[in-house]
Amino acid sequence: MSQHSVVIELTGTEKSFGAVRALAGVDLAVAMHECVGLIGHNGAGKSTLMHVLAGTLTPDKATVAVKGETLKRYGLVAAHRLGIRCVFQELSLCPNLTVAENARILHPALRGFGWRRRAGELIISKLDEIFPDHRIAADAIVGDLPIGKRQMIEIARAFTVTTAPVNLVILDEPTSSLDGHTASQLFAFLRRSVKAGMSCILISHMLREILSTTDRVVVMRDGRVVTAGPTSSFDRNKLVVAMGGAEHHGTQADTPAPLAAAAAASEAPITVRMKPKGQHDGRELLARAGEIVGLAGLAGHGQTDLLLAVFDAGSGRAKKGAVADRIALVAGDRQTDGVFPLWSIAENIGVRSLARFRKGVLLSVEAEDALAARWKERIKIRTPDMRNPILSLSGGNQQKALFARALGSDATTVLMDDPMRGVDIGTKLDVYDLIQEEAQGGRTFLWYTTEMDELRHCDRVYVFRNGSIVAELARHEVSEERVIAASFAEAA
Ligand SMILES: Nc1ncnc2c1ncn2[C@@H]1O[C@H](COP(=O)(O)OP(=O)(O)OP(=O)(O)O)[C@@H](O)[C@H]1O
Repeated sequence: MSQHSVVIELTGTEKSFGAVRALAGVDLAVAMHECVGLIGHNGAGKSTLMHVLAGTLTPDKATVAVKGETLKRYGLVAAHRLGIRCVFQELSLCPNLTVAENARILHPALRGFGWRRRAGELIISKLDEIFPDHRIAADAIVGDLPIGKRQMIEIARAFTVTTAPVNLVILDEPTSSLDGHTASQLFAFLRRSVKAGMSCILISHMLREILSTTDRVVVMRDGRVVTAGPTSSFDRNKLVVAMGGAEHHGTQADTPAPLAAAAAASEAPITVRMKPKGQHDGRELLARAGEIVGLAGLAGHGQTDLLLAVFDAGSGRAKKGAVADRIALVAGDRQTDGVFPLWSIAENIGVRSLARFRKGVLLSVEAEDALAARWKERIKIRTPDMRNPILSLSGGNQQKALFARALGSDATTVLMDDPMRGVDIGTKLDVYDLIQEEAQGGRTFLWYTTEMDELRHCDRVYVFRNGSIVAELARHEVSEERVIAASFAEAA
């Protein structure tokens, strides 16, 4: 890489959080016209490195150079001046403001008469360019939108230009709440942008995205870069091995797991019976004990609403539908619906099991610690101490804690709302096995996912469109083509 073509270069980057060494001397350079894929296990240090690059975190040690010249000072202002923009995992939009107002936050130049209209035009035209069929209005309140739409706004906003340039865009798990159709629109846009001269860094646990979109891959492990090279020199297996920890699974992420024991058996008792709100024909969703039932279709077409309706029915808050026994939900939007930000990791995991911790009028801290320790081991939560605050965990590790909360509880039905947001591939494979195991033990799973590969782990799949079920596929019928065809077809 010639020094002239380098947008930015970090050398010897170090950062520790207490006893945790998040970055242990990382070098990273990004060239013009380059899309770098950054991968690594949960807690490898990817987001921390990106925060340093974006100027939002001061490293303990690092040298920052631009076009071969070392910068004396580097922070938010310098990053902004260089045209570095970021879309972080935890979305930063203000929920009580409109889409246009959120765009304005990034562009102080939009002031004076008509600023709201101009901000609206700016963000909507970028949304039109990236996601042509977005159906987002400039005056919509962000907090009213589903997480997928919020992610689209956050992405589009990062690419909007008024006075400051955009040269390098960092995208940390940008497709975690996008369906396949919307994700492919984003990648096509990224390729066009890179061709036009922009650079980007893409962090993703979906290795297919890395292999199909990036020019160069950088693999991190335990705070270090362990491998880097042109994307064309890697395949999925090589990436998995470089990340470490998932070798034993080989390539089985794409392979269906065996049928859950009595899952498909039609005589197992029905545990969930629910008609989607928008359903006007006789169809309803049925799930039986031991079954893994998938909910598919484009994001925001009623899958989350259905899960919430089942949750309400199960917790006695609504009478519609029938739900047998105890229910737990793994939220996909951990920021607003999942973690209790002021609590420890152990408390976050234990909150669904408090009844079991009761010791007279008190709660047994030992029982809570024991549950937390069991799940730390089982689902590999990376932390030196489960009594640390939940927000000290990396994004993927926070999501694992939410899994542990549901699976460690006594719930007989587990609802999962696109639950693998930001979870690394090694852990995902472990969780898939865990779900199969639990289903064989009689638990019911309702699993909404935007990842096609995950539908292959389901016994049956319902495809949603416009708030209703438009197709039901048996396990052997599930294929990308059929799901896409049903997602776009009008209800029969
Ligand atoms: N604010 C913080 N306080 C304490 N520890 C932190 C903090 N931020 C990050 N860490 C720790 O630093 C390490 C690296 O975290 P980081 O978020 O960079 O990982 P990551 O590779 O982005 O993971 P993921 O794939 O889960 O997003 C983790 O062990 C994490 O627990």
